[in-house]
Amino acid sequence: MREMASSLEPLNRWVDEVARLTRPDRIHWCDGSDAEYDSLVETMLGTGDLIALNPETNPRSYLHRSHPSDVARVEHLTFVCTPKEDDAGPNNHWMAPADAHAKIDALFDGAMSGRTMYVIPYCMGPIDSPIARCGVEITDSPYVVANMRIMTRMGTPALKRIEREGRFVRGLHSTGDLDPSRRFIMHFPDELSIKSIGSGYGGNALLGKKCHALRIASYQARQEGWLAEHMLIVGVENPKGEKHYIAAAFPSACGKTNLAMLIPTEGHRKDGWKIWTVGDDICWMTPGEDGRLWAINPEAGYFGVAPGTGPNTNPSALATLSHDAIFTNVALTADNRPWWEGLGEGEPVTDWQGRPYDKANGPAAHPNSRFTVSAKQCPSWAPEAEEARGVPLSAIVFGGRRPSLVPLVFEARDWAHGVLVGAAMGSETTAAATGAVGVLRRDSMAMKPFCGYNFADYFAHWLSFDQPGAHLPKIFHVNWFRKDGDGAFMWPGYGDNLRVLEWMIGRVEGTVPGLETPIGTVPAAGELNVRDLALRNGALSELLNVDIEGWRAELDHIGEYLDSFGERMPERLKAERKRVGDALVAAAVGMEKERAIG
Ligand SMILES: Nc1nc2c(ncn2[C@@H]2O[C@H](COP(=O)(O)OP(=O)(O)OP(=O)(O)O)[C@@H](O)[C@H]2O)c(=O)[nH]1
Ligand SMILES: O=C([O-])CC(=O)C(=O)O
Ligand SMILES: [Mn+2]
Repeated sequence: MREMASSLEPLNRWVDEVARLTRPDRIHWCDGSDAEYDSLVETMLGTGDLIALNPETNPRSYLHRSHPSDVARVEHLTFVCTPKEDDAGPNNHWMAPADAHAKIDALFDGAMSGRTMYVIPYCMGPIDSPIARCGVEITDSPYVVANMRIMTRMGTPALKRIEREGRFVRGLHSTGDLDPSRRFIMHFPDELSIKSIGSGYGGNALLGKKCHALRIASYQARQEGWLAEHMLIVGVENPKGEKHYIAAAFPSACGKTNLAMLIPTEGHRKDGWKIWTVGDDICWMTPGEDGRLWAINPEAGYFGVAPGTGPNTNPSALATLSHDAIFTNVALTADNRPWWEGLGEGEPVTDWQGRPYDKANGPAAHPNSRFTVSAKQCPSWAPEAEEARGVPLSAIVFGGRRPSLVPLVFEARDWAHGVLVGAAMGSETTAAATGAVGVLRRDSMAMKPFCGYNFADYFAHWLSFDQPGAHLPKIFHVNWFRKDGDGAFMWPGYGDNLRVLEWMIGRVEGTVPGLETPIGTVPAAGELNVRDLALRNGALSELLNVDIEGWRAELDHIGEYLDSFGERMPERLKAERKRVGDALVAAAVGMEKERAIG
């Protein structure tokens, strides 16, 4: 049955074991070649797994429709299976490893009969990077293979590296029967293994992405002294030609892809500002010998949110998508072009489920419809994304969807405060995961669904980077999503976000004094570049205002949240919360006195 095998016996043994359990008709070892990709596409066009798009407007591009019940990550079915429950923490669902294996192996029994089993060796990160890590995903989904080919360095070079190193993450995936009651995503960080069944969708099925590069990698990173984060990496080139690299953690569907590919405002462009895209979703950071944090993007492609991507918001993404792209759950126009809400041209005739479009059925494209495309197709793609040692970070940014209270931008006063700011992050939920949308929840460092261990230990790990000799990035918090009384966004966002990045860079270079407040430093009057910006009267001061009373209540909530992790929560973080809380009380007392005098 074996078409090709590896020189690494443990890999062959595992593949054999999986084949005995899942009983596929055929086994195919993926080499990652163009011919292999073309033949997979051919197969999927035949089975209807892919639909060819208009070759005139979208050459070599395809639409995939997933099962209507299988359109997003499923956090309630995602488990971290550490021997001790406490090690997974209250931030994860936990199952004892033996129980988890028994439960999921029963579902894998015979799951691939009648199907082809694909063995996908892949590398997360530049193939020659010491920071990169490898894995092998076994799957029965050709759609997964095609996506992994775009999203990772997949095939023979990865297999060679795996054979040299002897160590790899084992990911087993089957779409199973797509019944949500038989859907599980299980992680065994101690065993460097992942088992996922019953979903063909994105983060549930492309195991190199969230399962490996975040959940398993974060666990390894803690043991080995680095960080695996849900962050974009963007290079900002100033008019002097100097590049600053910024990593930013925003929760799913909260603007990472858009910030990573930002198109500068007209004024910035004329002044010579440029944006370089290193990564849009995942960032692995390692302290370098120079004390700085060096970052790589472990991925090779983008699996991005389609809705909202238009000529005014993200023309870079549109250019990236103009050829060789896979679209999942978008709508179609009459001339077979992909369509989604916010695209700004064309009209949908067929919705994401393949029905004639009827607005009574809701949006034409699923709100979590996605595109898969090679990173190199992006006009702002940074060649440094291939650098083995990565890029040095000047700043780390946290942010979420906060309709009220949280200012457009503030800076943490030091690393420990920055860790608190990241830990305290809150955001409204989005369509990237199944469940209610628009509910405010804590999503520490945008890692709530992705940290492979107890958040309390994770915060302690973050704090541990603050050591003598370290030159750590400055930490900021942003909020593009403040709303006014009418429910409209107060800040234009997208390209205009460069105004905020410019202020951050001024802070990093020490050229901008800023204004200290109890929650951190905000732009002082006149510091934010608002040239040619049309904002409603008073909006800017509202966006930069620190509402002392509102923040006191927020700090109380943050305190309750930190306490919910019990004994394991580092004292340092609680002390930091108390310091900010006390500063707010002092400010409130000061304001009270001023009122009494005035
Ligand atoms: N109002 C506003 N919306 C934004 C901004 N940036 C992004 N968005 C919208 O937020 C949604 C998701 O943005 P993405 O950049 O794809 O999100 P992401 O963080 O990369 O998401 P994941 O891939 O799920 O991790 C899209 O509909 C965007 O149009 C912004 O600055 N302002
Ligand atoms: O994993 C996915 O399906 C897509 C993604 O980036 C996220 O949800 O954050
Ligand atoms: Mn993501």
